[in-house]
Amino acid sequence: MMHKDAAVYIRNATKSYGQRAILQDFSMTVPKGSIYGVLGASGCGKTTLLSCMVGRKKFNSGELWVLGGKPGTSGSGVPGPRIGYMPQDIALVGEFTITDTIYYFGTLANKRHSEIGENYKELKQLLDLPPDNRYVKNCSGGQQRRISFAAALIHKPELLILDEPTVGVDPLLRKEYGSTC
Ligand SMILES: Nc1ncnc2c1ncn2[C@@H]1O[C@H](COP(=O)(O)OP(=O)(O)OP(=O)(O)O)[C@@H](O)[C@H]1O
Repeated sequence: MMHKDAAVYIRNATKSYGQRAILQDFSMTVPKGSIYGVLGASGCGKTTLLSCMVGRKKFNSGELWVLGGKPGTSGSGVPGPRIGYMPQDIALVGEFTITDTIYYFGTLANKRHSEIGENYKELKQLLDLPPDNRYVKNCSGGQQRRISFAAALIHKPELLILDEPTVGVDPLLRKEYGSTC
């Protein structure tokens, strides 16, 4: 598969923190329309890899293409609305209600109010979110993770990247995630 056609295309990537090599000669291809899981021991570099894909970090060397562009370059759309990213650590504002949160992320992704409303309605049901006007800080850990998941999905991104999405989520919803993402 050509680098421009893949959702993610990585060739011979290396990444170090100081002297410490995390990724060495790492290659992978994720075709569009597919579901791809990254498994590995704690600390092996999964989050580092995903951070590079979304343009938060950079490989030291190697080739990286995401949705046909190079993350961080103008016109690539990455980081930006083409991607939905759910970080490992919840990054929500406690003083926002769930509705505030969803509209905040939807607006950041340039979506119209009406479209955010429609998508929110679907996600509320799918993810069994708590009542709209509850503050994020008053939601449980698992509920916050589901809100975070909804925030990553609200703009219907072309590529969805989830870092440990099932932590703190009950087994039933884990199954739902598996069948929907
Ligand atoms: N900014 C940083 N500076 C130095 N070392 C780092 C930095 N970020 C991560 N590391 C180290 O790099 C290694 C890979 O970290 P990373 O978070 O990518 O692993 P992971 O596979 O996602 O782990 P886990 O499954 O435990 O979340 C770890 O040993 C971590 O301590």
